[in-house]
Amino acid sequence: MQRTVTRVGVVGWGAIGRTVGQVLAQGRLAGAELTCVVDNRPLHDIPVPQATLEQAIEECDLLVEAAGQSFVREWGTRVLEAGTDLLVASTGALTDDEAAAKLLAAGPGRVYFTGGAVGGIDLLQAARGLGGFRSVRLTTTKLPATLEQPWMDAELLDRMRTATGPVEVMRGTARDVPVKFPRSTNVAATVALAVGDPDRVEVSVVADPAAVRTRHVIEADGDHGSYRFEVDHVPDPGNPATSRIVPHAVLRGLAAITGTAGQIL
Ligand SMILES: NC(=O)C1=CN([C@@H]2O[C@H](COP(=O)(O)OP(=O)(O)OC[C@H]3O[C@@H](n4cnc5c(N)ncnc54)[C@H](O)[C@@H]3O)[C@@H](O)[C@H]2O)C=CC1
Ligand SMILES: O=C([O-])CC(=O)C(=O)O
Repeated sequence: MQRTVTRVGVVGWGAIGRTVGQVLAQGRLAGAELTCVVDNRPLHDIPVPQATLEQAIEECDLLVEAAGQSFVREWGTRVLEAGTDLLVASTGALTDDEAAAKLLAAGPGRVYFTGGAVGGIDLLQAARGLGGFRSVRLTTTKLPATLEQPWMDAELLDRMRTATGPVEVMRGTARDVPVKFPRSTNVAATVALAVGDPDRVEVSVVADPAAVRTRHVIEADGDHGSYRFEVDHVPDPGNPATSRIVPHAVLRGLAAITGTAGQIL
């Protein structure tokens, strides 16, 4: 049987989008080709034309979102209503119940989410079939500079900048935290998507000057079992808020969507 090739547009040519786009442009993912790139700044040296979002929706079967939470909130529904599929990296956009419900109900395009920087999401989601979890905890530890936010007061910024060890900069739930760290804590929202409840996921965000690797620890406990997933990622050199593995998680998802045989679902 002849498989069709999925025409993919990448929205956001940064740490994630650039790697995803280059792999696609080099023909390294059978069943998918890079058609265009959308970014809100002019790009040079890209392997395909830069397009407007309207053009990309017209030309592509699927858009990979690697731009930011605000793109998902503003344009996600529009993409899906035009019949284009959307693979979302900025899962933090989904912590707003109303926005999430709209996105999940929109179509005929289909929305997908990358597991991104965390593993074990498949099992956390599978456990919903057994009644879910009593408790779910996520601890994210990153370099202090990647966690600085405009809302932080001088005292907290000073503690982060002069820290010689770990400093907890926020404790909350997966509903509160991704809004406060829009470029750094999508994993909290991804865990919430998997367990189906952002209020159930307790999140601790830790700044640590020794965290040359970004650490995410998920601990979940239920009647059916206890789970602990821990990852230590090398950050992207150009954007240390994002781990180098993330575009490859996106590509793995794309391979599954485009029907490459042998994918682990
Ligand atoms: N799900 C996960 O585990 C992870 C998700 N992320 C999220 O993925 C997204 C992309 O991450 P990175 O590639 O590291 O970001 P980046 O900052 O390196 O690149 C973002 C790119 O998107 C462009 N952009 C921003 N807003 C745009 C808009 N409205 N329309 C078009 N282009 C726009 C920027 O000009 C930039 O080129 C971020 O929201 C980030 O927080 C990052 C790491 C892990
Ligand atoms: O890349 C990572 O390790 C995680 C990250 O930035 C996020 O959760 O937004």
